[in-house]
Amino acid sequence: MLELFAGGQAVTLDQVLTNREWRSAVQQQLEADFPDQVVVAVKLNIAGPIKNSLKIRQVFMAGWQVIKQAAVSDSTAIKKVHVDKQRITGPEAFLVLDGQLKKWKQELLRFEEDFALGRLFDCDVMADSATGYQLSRRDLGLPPRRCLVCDEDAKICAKEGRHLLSAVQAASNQLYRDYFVTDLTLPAWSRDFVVDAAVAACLQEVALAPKPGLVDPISAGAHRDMTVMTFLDSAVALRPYFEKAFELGQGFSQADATGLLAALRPEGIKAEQAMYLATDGVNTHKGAIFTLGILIAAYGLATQDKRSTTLREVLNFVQKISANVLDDDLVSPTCIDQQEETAGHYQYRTYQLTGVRGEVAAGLPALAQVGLPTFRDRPGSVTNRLLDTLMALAGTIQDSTLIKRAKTPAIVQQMQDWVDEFFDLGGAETVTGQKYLTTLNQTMIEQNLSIGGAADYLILTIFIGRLSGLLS
Ligand SMILES: CC(C)(COP(=O)(O)OP(=O)(O)OC[C@H]1O[C@@H](n2cnc3c(N)ncnc32)[C@H](O)[C@@H]1O)[C@@H](O)C(=O)NCCC(=O)NCCS
Ligand SMILES: Nc1ncnc2c1ncn2[C@@H]1O[C@H](COP(=O)(O)OP(=O)(O)OP(=O)(O)O)[C@@H](O)[C@H]1O
Repeated sequence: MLELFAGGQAVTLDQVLTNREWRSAVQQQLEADFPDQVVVAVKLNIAGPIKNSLKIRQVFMAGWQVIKQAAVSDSTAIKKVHVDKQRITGPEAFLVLDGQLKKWKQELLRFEEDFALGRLFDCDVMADSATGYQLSRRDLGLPPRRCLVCDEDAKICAKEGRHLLSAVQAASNQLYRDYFVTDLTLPAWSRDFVVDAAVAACLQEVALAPKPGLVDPISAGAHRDMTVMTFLDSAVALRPYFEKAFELGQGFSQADATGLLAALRPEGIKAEQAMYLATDGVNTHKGAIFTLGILIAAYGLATQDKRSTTLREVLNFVQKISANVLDDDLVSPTCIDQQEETAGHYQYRTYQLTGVRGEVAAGLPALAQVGLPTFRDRPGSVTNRLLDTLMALAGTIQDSTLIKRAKTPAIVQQMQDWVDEFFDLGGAETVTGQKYLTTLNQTMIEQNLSIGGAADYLILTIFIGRLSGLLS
């Protein structure tokens, strides 16, 4: 089965008809409650009997975010928001907005035309206005919607049954693949949206439980000096730094991208101080300050033209920005204080491991290769998919926190074995998988082991997940 439809349930004609009545009742109620406003109804055009699935919801949420942000950035008063992602007949959402019918219709038509997945969306805009209840594309001088398969007028293709269902489904699936799989599309978001995503990523990581060895709301893992509260304070304190990282990326104009890291690092050092101030001296987010700061700056750089970018482009920038970091920090460091040698420097000197610096210099490979695909494809609840993602990351990277705690790089193989056992049990969605995580947490507490680097990669995954709409 095509991935877009995997795990979906077929609907009956009756269900489709009943849903039509439901939608019309919701719309009528909204119009009655808000007679002076514009009602926007958003749904998908998905041909065939399967109209909802994990991946169909991903498509919907990616577009829904863009629509919501258009409303927010217009500083329009949003009177009501109603979303129902789980309907068997397909996800649907409604927005009630202040403003002109024509203006909003134009805005949503632009969305349907310009957003990469816009062809899968159907946005109705209604108001009790002088210009009419609903405006059509033709009223606004626009050509008819194009067919997904042949680019002709979609209405005519549908009426005449010109294409096999399988061809229409394959075309929809291809749009999904182009957006989420071949590369990940990242719209050009505002600074506030990006910074919110960064802070939320830090908060969601620490809220996730049960995480082995790490701090979460149930257990402090193998950490004695911090709790979930410490992380909340720290995440909030990092907001000005994330703003700065975005602005530095957006405003950067030198030919040599390494200049961006040179500009970012003093800000990172200030952010570390803000973190220590907020946590009374505890290291909660040192790794994330470094990696997420670089990722945000790279995203800012990639969206300077205010057009959408892709994950590949952003990670290419990460690599370019960090091109000198191994040489400058590890190979021939100019500023190492032997008294206070960090785990990263020690592990390079002793085992030639490049740690977090190696990761950024290589363009954060585990993000595109492991974190995001695992989150995209694993089954179950968001929480369980994030737990699977954390474990997949922990089984992939050379985590300098873990190696420092174990006092040997041999722990990397042990961690991989634990991760394999976890996935053999079926992962976080299974009862045995959940028990495994709790037992592993106990083992890691006893052995004083923590996977701080994997936690940081999870933060990066959530951040990009939010920018792409995979996680929203
Ligand atoms: C580069 C940073 C992260 C400091 O490096 P340090 O050597 O302390 O790193 P260390 O290896 O101990 O790891 C830092 C954190 O990164 C995360 N991490 C560890 N391994 C990984 C990994 N493989 N992938 C991603 N993150 C990881 C963990 O959360 C860890 O706590 C940054 O804090 C920084 O630049 N600080 C300024 C001080 C400095 O190093 N100046 C340059 C001296 S020449
Ligand atoms: N939920 C989490 N729980 C614990 N650590 C996390 C979590 N999320 C991220 N980390 C990362 O783990 C690192 C903390 O690891 P650790 O406590 O071993 O570092 P340290 O303070 O340098 O060392 P130590 O506590 O051994 O003196 C932080 O830099 C942080 O980025």
